Parts: sequence; structure tokens; C-alpha cells
Amino acid sequence: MSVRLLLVGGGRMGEALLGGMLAAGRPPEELAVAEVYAPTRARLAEQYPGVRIVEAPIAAEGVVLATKPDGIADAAEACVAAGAQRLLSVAAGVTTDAIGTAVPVVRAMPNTPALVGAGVTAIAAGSSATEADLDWAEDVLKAVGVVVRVKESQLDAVTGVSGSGPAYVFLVAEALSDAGVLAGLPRELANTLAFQTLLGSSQLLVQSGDGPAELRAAVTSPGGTTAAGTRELERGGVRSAFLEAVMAATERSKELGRA
Ligand SMILES: NC(=O)C1=CN([C@@H]2O[C@H](COP(=O)(O)OP(=O)(O)OC[C@H]3O[C@@H](n4cnc5c(N)ncnc54)[C@H](OP(=O)(O)O)[C@@H]3O)[C@@H](O)[C@H]2O)C=CC1
Ligand SMILES: O=C(O)[C@@H]1CCC=N1
Repeated sequence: MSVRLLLVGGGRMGEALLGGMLAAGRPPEELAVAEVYAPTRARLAEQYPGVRIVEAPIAAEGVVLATKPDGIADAAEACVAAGAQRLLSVAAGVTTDAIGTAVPVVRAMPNTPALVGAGVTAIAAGSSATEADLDWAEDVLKAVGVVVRVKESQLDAVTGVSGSGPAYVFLVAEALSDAGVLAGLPRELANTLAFQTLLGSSQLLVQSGDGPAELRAAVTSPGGTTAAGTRELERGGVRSAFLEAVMAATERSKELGRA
């Protein structure tokens, strides 16, 4: 009997999508995970009761491919041979043409906040995918966050900004907390202050309708503490470091597609 949705690859991204979909109320019996690594299968089976955990692809109405980029084409072929009707690849860099199966392929770039329903995913249709295939992909992914539709040519840049983006934000969180400790605060308190500041600032950014420059200006009192701190960030080249980071990640995504 075919499952509604098979996730191939129960690694970090596969599990973020699985956990996010279950938390959003998707029934576990609609889902299956194919994962080659036995200890990961055992852990997933224990952590997600009701979800079918298998070693190799089984028949499915739809498949999310979340293996490493260099294994995506083979995994896609195995899924089609097992009876998959449509595919959704989340692999960085790998084009839908390179996947090139007999069934429609949608390419997506999600991010790990999907695990808590706060992801953002960009999707693009491969040449044989229709509007209905994009609707299906959007339906699957909107359970775990915001979904936007883009041209496939934009997906490498999307990867640089939001696919890899959570890692940059976690780095900022670590650095802000470390700085609090340097300034004399206990670690637990520094973590609470740093993490809640990131959360609150993101919520304000999304909910207020004001842009980041306006919101930053509202924190920056004339001759005050924020202006003094911001001068040091600018002196350290933080803005340029973000530009270079996103460009490097975008380029690496393109390289992964050529490998
Ligand atoms: N992590 C992230 O934030 C994001 C990742 N992605 C994409 O998601 C994909 C997975 O990345 P990530 O989760 O980080 O990597 P992981 O290495 O954590 O996960 C990949 C998993 O797939 C397993 N696997 C490999 N081949 C197969 C196969 N043929 N059938 C079933 N399972 C298989 C791997 O097992 P083993 O280790 O034994 O090989 C591993 O458990 C990549 O293509 C990446 O580009 C996209 C957006 C964000
Ligand atoms: O680091 C990576 O290659 C993957 C793709 C985007 C986030 N993680």
C-alpha cells in the first residue's frame, strides 16, 4: 500500500520537516521515512511512533528527497522505480534537469526552523512540473512555515540567504551571549538575554511593517550606547562579512550542482 508522503533521508533537514509536519497535525500514518543508516532508523522509529521507517524507498504518492546533493539523482531514480508519482527535492544546488526523472520534480530550499513551524521555503517547478505539482509542494511545506515561489535560477541565492541563514543567526546568538559573559554576566542569563533579543527583534521586524533600518534607528538614541556599539560592528566589517557569506554560500550551491 502506498503512503501519502515519503521522506528519503532522515538526516537533519529530513527530520526537521518530519517533526514540523507532525507538530502541525499531519497524521503519522500518512508519512514514511526511508533512511539508509540503521541507528538513525532506530532513533526515528522510537521518536516518531506511527511513522513508517524503512531502509529503501517504497511506493508513495509524493516524495521529499532530503539526501545529500550527490545522492539525489540515484535516490530519485529508486523512488520512481518504487512507484513515486511526484518528487520534491530539497538538495542544495542540484537542478531539476539533473534529477531528470519520468515524474514531475519540484525543487525547494527549506530551512531547519521548519522543525518549530517557523521555516521559510522557496519552491520552483522543474520543466515537467505543473501548477498542480507546485500546489502540492506548497501544501506539504506550508505546514512548516512560509512558502514562496521563485524561478529555479534564484534557488542558489535563496540557499545563501535562508537555507544557510539559520547558521549565521545561531553564530550571532553565540557571539552575543559570549559577549555578555565577557561583560560579566553569568552564561545562563547571557543566553536568555541574547536569544530572547533575537526572537523579539525578528517578531518586531515581521509584525511591525517597518524596515530594519527604521527599527534600528528607533533603538539608537543620539550619543547613546547603541551608536557606540554599532560603530564597533561597522568597524569590524560585519555588514560586508554578511555580503561575502551569502555570496560564498550561493557560489557553493552552484558548485554542488556541477559536482
Ligand atoms: N541541513 C539544512 O539546514 C538543509 C539541508 N538541505 C538539503 O537537505 C539535504 C540533506 O541535508 P542534511 O539533512 O543536512 O544532511 P544529513 O547528512 O544530516 O542527512 C542526509 C541523510 O540521508 C541519508 N541518506 C543518504 N543516502 C540515502 C538514500 N539513498 N536513502 C535514504 N537515506 C539516505 C544519510 O545517511 P548517511 O549519513 O549514512 O549517508 C543521512 O542520514 C541536502 O541535500 C541539503 O542540501 C536543504 C536545506 C537546509
Ligand atoms: O550547508 C548546506 O549545504 C545545506 C544547504 C542549506 C543549508 N544547509
